[in-house]
Formats: sequence, structure tokens, C-alpha cells
Amino acid sequence: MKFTREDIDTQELDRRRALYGPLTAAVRDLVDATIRTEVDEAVIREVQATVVAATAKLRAEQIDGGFGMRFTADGESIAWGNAGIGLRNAIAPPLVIVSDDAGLHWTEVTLGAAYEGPPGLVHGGICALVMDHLLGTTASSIEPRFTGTLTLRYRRGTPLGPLRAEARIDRNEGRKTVVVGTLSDADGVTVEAEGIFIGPPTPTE
Ligand SMILES: CCCCCCCCCCCCCCCC(=O)SCCNC(=O)CCNC(=O)[C@H](O)C(C)(C)COP(=O)(O)OP(=O)(O)OC[C@H]1O[C@@H](n2cnc3c(N)ncnc32)[C@H](O)[C@@H]1OP(=O)(O)O
Repeated sequence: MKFTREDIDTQELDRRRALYGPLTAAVRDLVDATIRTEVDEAVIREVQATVVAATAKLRAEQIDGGFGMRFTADGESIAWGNAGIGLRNAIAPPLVIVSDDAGLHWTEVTLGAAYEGPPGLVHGGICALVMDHLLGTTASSIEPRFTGTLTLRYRRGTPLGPLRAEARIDRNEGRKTVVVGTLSDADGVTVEAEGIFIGPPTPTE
């Protein structure tokens, strides 16, 4: 697993956020526009050439493999390639997870055309991504936990558009943390989730 330390201060972290965030947002917008455009064939070919040229520029200098998970000297995590929250990942919705003192974790996100499964509805695997990441973050609020089992009940289709997901720890059983949560639209719950998240073995195990 790729965990590395970045020797940068908060100011440099903010500078990089301000640099890469808008690029990712522009690529995300490009994905949406690619799905929904109705322009004529000549424009499609012209845009394709522009995108290919832009990609070649970015590929001029690249890291090997994925971004990994990096930490600053202050312990701040930089998971910028992550499929759920990655600042540099246009595939990520991206999720912004917040929590309160009572242990409730939630995220409010708008899922558009890029996340469609059945017509007008969110792809079931994307619902799983949202719930896995939210429940995993909730389970990892004290120490890191990996997804062992994730169980979802799709109560009804989840419409594309604004959504809210919530999670809380149900119980801890040694290295296992059981987390429950829901995904909802304005009319109520669409998906119920339960996850069993497993921590690393203690040194005596
Ligand atoms: C990306 C993460 C970065 C972390 C740092 C930063 C954190 C910041 C927040 C990030 C939030 C991320 C949220 C997304 C999280 C993922 O997406 S993680 C990716 C998907 N998950 C995986 O790839 C995990 C793959 N599986 C494994 O690595 C291993 O099977 C596991 C889950 C670590 C367990 O292995 P193990 O430690 O050898 O487990 P083992 O000793 O056999 O069993 C321990 C206990 O767990 C139970 N157990 C074992 N496997 C399972 C299972 N699959 N289901 C249920 N119970 C199980 C056993 O029955 C046993 O129970 P008890 O007998 O103690 O009652």
C-alpha cells in the first residue's frame, strides 16, 4: 500500500489545492458535457483533437501508478487520487464528509449524468461507492479500518440530483466496527447500508 509523507507546509498545500482543484472541476465538467452534448460532428472531432492534445501535455511528466495516500508533516491526509474524495480525480463526485460531536457523519452531494445507471437514476455501484466511503470514514474516525463486508438494500431508485448520505457507528467488536447508514433524496431513504470494517491486528494477535 502506498502511504508517503510530503514535506510541505499548509501554504504550499493550499497553493496545490488552488492549482489542481479547478483543473479537476473542468475535467468533470467535460465528462458531463461529453455525455450531454448535441453539437454537430465537426465540433465533436475538433474537441476530440483538443482533448487529446491537452492529455499529451499532462502526460509529459507523470508519476508511476496511482497517487497513493500522502500525509503532510502535520498529519493532514492528501488522498487526491481517491475515487470518492480525490481533489485530483474527476471521477470522484467528489464527496465532502463532515461530522458532529455525536458521531454522525454525513455528506451532501449532487450526482449528475456521469453517475447514471437506470434512466434518470444513480447507478447501483455508485450508490455503493458513496456508502462505502462514508461508512469507511465513519468507522475510521478513531483508527483506520478497511471494508470487510458492505451490505446494501436498495429500497427504491435513487434519482440523479441532490442527495444526502448519513452514517454512524452501530457497535465495536474488537477489531471490527459495524457502521450503519442511509442514502436519501428529498422524499426519503433510497438505500440502507451496513458495513463491517476491520482494523489492523494488535501486536499480540
Ligand atoms: C483505503 C483505506 C485507507 C485507510 C487509512 C485512512 C483512513 C481514512 C478513511 C478512509 C475511508 C475509506 C473507505 C473506503 C475503504 C475501502 O475501500 S478499503 C478497500 C476495500 N477493502 C479491502 O480491500 C479489504 C480486503 N480485505 C482485507 O484486506 C482483509 O481481508 C481484512 C478485511 C483486512 C481482514 O483481514 P484480517 O485482518 O486477516 O482478518 P482476520 O484476522 O481473518 O479476521 C479478523 C476478524 O474480522 C472478521 N472478518 C475478516 N474478514 C471479514 C470480512 N470480509 N467481512 C466481515 N468480517 C470479516 C473475522 O471473522 C474476524 O472476526 P472475529 O473472529 O475477531 O470476530
